[in-house]
Amino acid sequence: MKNDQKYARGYFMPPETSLEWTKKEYITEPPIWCSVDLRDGNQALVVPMNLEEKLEYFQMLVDIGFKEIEVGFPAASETEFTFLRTLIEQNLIPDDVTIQVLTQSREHIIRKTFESLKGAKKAVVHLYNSTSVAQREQVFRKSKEEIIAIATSGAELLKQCAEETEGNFQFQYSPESFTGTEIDFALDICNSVLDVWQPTTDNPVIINLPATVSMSMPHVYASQIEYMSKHMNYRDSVILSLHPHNDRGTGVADAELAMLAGAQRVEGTLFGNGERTGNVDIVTLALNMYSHGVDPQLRFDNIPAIIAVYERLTKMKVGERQPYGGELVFTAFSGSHQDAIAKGMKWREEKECVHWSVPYLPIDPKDIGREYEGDIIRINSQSGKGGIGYLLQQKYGLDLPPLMRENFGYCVKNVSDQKQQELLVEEIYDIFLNTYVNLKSPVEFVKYRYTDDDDFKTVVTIKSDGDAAIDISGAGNGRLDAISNALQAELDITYSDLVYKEHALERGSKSQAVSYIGVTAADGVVYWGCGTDVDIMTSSVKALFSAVNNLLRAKG
Ligand SMILES: CC(=O)SCCNC(=O)CCNC(=O)[C@H](O)C(C)(C)COP(=O)(O)OP(=O)(O)OC[C@H]1O[C@@H](n2cnc3c(N)ncnc32)[C@H](O)[C@@H]1OP(=O)(O)O
Ligand SMILES: CC(C)C(=O)C(=O)O
Repeated sequence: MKNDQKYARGYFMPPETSLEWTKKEYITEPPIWCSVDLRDGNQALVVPMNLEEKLEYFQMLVDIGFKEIEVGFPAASETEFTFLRTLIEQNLIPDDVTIQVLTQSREHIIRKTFESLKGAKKAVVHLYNSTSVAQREQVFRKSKEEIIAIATSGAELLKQCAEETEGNFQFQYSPESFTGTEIDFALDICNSVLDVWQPTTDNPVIINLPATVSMSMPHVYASQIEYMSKHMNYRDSVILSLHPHNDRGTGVADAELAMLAGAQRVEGTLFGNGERTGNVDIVTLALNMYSHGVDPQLRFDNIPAIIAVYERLTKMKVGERQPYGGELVFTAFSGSHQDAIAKGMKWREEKECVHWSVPYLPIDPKDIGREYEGDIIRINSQSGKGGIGYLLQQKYGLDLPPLMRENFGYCVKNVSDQKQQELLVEEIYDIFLNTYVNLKSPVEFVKYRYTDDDDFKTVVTIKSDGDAAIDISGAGNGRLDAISNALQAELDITYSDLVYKEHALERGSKSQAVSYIGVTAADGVVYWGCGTDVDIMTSSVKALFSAVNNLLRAKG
């Protein structure tokens, strides 16, 4: 693919950069957030939202905590206009929320916009015109002076309309396509608009510098913001705003670096909906801050509920790998990740850690409404003993000895590999039951008793497949050892190294004992069994029979 003739960089690096902001380590306080879901997000939908959908979406944005919400482009359509009228006439805008409306710099559009705002207590009126080289040459076919005149004439009209309309209006100007605009021209046009509006610290103006199309690496955009911030007139009376898009996949990085470089406000959307590859994703920005211990002042504590409303109203999908929101972003399938997460969770519990530091999980999934169970560890053929053991422990209270976990890990992996499928925790539990628990074939345990006055001599009743029950007896240095010896003699097998572990299991109304036993056959292979019973001794006998049955099955 030969592209050196076809493509050239279309952005403009500022003539000077201090890059001072690179020394700042993280963003210490949240910006002013402005949701543009109902405008930029909505204008990118295959079917834009209807009135009811917009009202519901607006309420969700309010609930999340947005204090500035661009509610639309009221001159664009009847739905947009009616939506705004409904918000105003039905008094649906909370006192601490400011609505924002977008308008081109065209007289009839500006007038219609103010008409739509009648009765609003306050609003941001957002004026834009395109300023990039490409737009000036190809779309508007106008000189720089003529482009400035479009902006300033619109700015004048905004001022006039605001004076004629009751309400408290703040002005915002965007040099649309800023990232393809020569930086000093962008500065000129912003300063010209500011000269018209004459902002003061009590009545500041928002200057919004959009990456309408992102064209450069993030440090270039941030340098452009730094330059504009340093050289803009009325700087103390200007709220410097960002509006990144995601064409290069760097919307979040653009916004974060540009905030370090001096921006005070960010426009974006939930999950990055918006034109082409979308606007910057505010969920990611906010939760990135959250993960650094900074309160983003937006509430995302029930992300699944937000996603459900978002998907229903926009008909868009939140991708499985979408940062924070995606269904799989807290899920580990791979064995070593699962092992580390399981150990990290245990460490956290044991040490009563204040700071979150569980490997592979940038934040606690619970903080945004995700569950540990079913969300963070899921099992397929890439999984290992750590994760599988963790799930059995979390869901069923089974705490397997480490070597048995390993044995079971391979067993589960093989099933998943053969089925080419993920296994649910319930399926894993079934495999566990079928592989180890209270196995009755080829030899079934019926009952045991120890001979009078001698704990070390035991008679055990067993039943082999299809045969009548028989009593066998053995001696040892305890009841289990005695039974084990009786079994080995009767079945003509030998094994050594009895690995034993037991614990109580609270499930249902009755407390059960669980025992795990591993026996090492002559060839060194360890066979495992598990027994459950209300009586602890019986549970260990059943575990022994299960292990022996596994040995017998393996030997045919
Ligand atoms: C980057 C962004 O997201 S910007 C926001 C974009 N959003 C939208 O456009 C959605 C809503 N827009 C609409 O519904 C329609 O475009 C309307 C109702 C606003 C205007 O409709 P129309 O006038 O019928 O059509 P259209 O938008 O194509 O108008 C283009 C004309 O406006 C001019 N124009 C476009 N933007 C601007 C602007 N910001 N300021 C001044 N003039 C502008 C164009 O140069 C063109 O002029 P021409 O008629 O001399 O060729
Ligand atoms: C109107 C402006 C801010 C815009 O949406 C963009 O440049 O992407």
